[in-house]
Amino acid sequence: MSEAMQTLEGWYVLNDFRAIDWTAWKSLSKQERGRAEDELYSLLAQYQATEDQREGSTAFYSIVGQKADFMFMHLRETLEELNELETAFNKTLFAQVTIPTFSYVSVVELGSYMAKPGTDPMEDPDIVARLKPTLPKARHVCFYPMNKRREGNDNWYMLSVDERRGFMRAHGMIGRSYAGKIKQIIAGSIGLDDWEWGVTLFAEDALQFKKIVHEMRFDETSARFGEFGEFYVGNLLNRDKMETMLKL
Ligand code: VOV
Repeated sequence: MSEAMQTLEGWYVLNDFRAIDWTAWKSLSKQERGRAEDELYSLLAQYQATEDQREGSTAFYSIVGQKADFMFMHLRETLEELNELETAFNKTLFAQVTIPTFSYVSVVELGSYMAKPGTDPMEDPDIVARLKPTLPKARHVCFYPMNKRREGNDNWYMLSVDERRGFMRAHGMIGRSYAGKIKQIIAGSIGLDDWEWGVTLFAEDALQFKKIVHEMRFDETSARFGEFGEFYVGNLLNRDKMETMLKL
């Protein structure tokens, strides 16, 4: 019989994509640009402090191509905190020269397909670390939303638990062959945003994104059941890199 799988949830996630309005940026005075940058860097310092206190985590990446110029990925305990972060950023002078292009709300999720029976997963420090992770500061990021298909013979939600477990095991095997090359954060978004999951991948070598997504396309789990939204790919940012990017 098909039945819902128990899931474990950790921190809430906001992937916030922005473009820079270069005309607006160039029209600010040197002094205003300095103030805008100071405000931005003080927010970055606050995000770092939250991460150091293990109360959340933030990743900051540029985005290549016209879909956005940069992305914040914030992980926090509550949706209210994510809202506060968003509002605090929106109030800054720097935000006035940015244009929101896309956002995605989800919560870090682990299914119980591979759970060990008879154990309390929340007592397992490895599981808690995966639900409330400090995001990697890898050179590259790749984000995309996805669904599991619900059509005719390819309806994920009509499969039995055993069938789904079989598919996820095969998926996990491919995933594990990328150990050390790709770090994935899978966040559930049913009832939170327009797709069912937000997938964020981190890698030192951006080619590994192409390799893993390509290899998974041939695996039945993704071949039959995977539906994908837009892909965003980019490079690690920090204060120094942002200063270079904003320099006129
Ligand atoms: C480093 C790569 C990597 C690894 C190791 C990995 C492993 C695993 C395991 C073991 C499990 C099952 C956990 C459970 O539920 O017990 C999952 C679960 C999941 N994955 Fe994954 N995945 C990876 C990588 C990885 C990628 C690249 C994608 C995108 C798929 C693609 O085609 O573009 C993905 C998707 C998902 C999703 C949407 C889920 C939830 C499905 C659900 O129905 O719940 N994932 N994933």
